[in-house]
Amino acid sequence: MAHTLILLRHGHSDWNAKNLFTGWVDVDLNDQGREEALNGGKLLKDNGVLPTVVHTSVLRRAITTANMTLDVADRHWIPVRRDWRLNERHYGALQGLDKAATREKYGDEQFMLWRRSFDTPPPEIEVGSEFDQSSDPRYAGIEVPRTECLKDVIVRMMPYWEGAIQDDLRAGETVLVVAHGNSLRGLVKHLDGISDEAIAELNIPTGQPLVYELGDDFMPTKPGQYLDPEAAAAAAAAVANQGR
Ligand SMILES: O=C(O)[C@@H](CO)OP(=O)(O)O
Repeated sequence: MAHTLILLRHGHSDWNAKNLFTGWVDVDLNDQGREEALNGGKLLKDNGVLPTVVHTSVLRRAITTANMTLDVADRHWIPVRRDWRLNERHYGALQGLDKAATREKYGDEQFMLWRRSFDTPPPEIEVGSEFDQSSDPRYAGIEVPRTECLKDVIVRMMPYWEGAIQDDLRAGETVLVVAHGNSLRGLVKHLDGISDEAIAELNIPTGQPLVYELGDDFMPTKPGQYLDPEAAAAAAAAVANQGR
């Protein structure tokens, strides 16, 4: 049985526009992000790729993107599941800092290690500091990370992929996952078998649906396809250039 999985990174947020490290800070979409969400819905509708269930993180930018995208695609009525395991990577003490200023202060190499390496986490956030989430009620019962590298994201995301998402795929649902740059990098790394080194080069564009056909082993039977490949490439290049 073939399974259809659609991955979508939320649209631009206020902090993308301000060029700040965001992570688990619950920032809203900006006007550009809302446009991207609507455009994502139009792409789904025009291509007849219609989700029957949606999974999102518990962050507003993903939730709002999912709502707006599904509304345009006339799929506002499908079941919704949310889980913190789809959250953006926790950016540790970098949360709230300006990307360009951070690059200037620590140099190119350290900046890119923190941003894109597989296993170098940023410095830990101080508990109780302005952008720490440890007392946020939505995370009651879990240990909120103080920082995460991509490897850590994959470790906490995989149980959700192998559990709730694969359960829906197995049941024949067309699954839309609306999440974040780095949680989706983790999932695409797994699906595409990208090495720990090569993953540094992968940037996920905002608001561009990426469609996979999966086999019974929940691995792709052919490469994932962006519904608008040209726009996706341009948007991915814009992400890569943040902080310059
Ligand atoms: O700040 C963040 O949380 C992420 C996504 O916006 O940024 P980056 O692309 O630098 O990992």
